[in-house]
Amino acid sequence: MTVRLGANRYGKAETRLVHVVRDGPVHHLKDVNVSTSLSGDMEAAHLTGDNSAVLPTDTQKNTVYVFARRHGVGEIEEFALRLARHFVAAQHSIHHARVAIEEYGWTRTGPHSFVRDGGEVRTCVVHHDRDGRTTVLSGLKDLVLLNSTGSEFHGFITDEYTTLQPATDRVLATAVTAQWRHTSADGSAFAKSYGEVRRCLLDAFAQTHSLSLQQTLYAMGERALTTCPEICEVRLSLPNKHHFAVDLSPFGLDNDNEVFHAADRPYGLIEGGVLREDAPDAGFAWE
Ligand SMILES: O=c1[nH]c(=O)c2[nH]c(=O)[nH]c2[nH]1
Repeated sequence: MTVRLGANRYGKAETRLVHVVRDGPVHHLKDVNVSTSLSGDMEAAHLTGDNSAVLPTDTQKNTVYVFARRHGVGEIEEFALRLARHFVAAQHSIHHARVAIEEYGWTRTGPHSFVRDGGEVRTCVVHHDRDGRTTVLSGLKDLVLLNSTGSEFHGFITDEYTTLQPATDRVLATAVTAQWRHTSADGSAFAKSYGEVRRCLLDAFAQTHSLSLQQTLYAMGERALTTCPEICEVRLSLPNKHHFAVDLSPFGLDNDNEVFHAADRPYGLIEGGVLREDAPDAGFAWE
């Protein structure tokens, strides 16, 4: 029997970097988590232990810190592009770089004081290869949203196992994970674009009278794509964070959608993409 090496990549996961920019007495903060992943001529490394093509993951981590010092972080997409392009340009053996970054927000409370923002995290994933192909995904995760009305779910299949009652007024809650693909790696003003797409997701969630979370998902993606011309595809992962009205009749009380049990698990998980009809091929963007 013969075997061969399959797809592989390697890198330093979760380099935590906090960059303080000292602008006189006023400081600025960037708090990020950087994961680099490289691939290329790695046959010998796996087959014979010859490491001559391997840029150590420790070096990848150091590069993250040095680049922050030299160039600053800026928008996470720009930092990821700078790193990815560097790894591919600097090493013959590296054909492809993937750089994923999470950013944790801080709000200023004083010239050099900050309070960490709530759960929401900004994300990006950049790919760059030696043929000059580059893709940029921007995104967010842990954006927790709730509509206390304006949500229904009925008309679904019922079989011998169905106990779910049709709902004409329910709580709809989710923790959004969203990623959107930029048509071009260069075209986007990433900070502005991020703010606009985020606003579209929030507005579409709030303004859609929902007959299902699937319908809300599509509305969110559609709103972002029709508002933001620089992006061509949106993928969403929406857990349905069920809120069950508690039966208070044993206590002689009614409960007209006022008191809920916020269930932890299991949860529905609704996932899907929305893309422009003319979206260019995604290539390796989602890998
Ligand atoms: O919005 C919903 N979509 C479903 O597919 C589903 N299934 C379910 O039990 N509740 C819901 N809610």
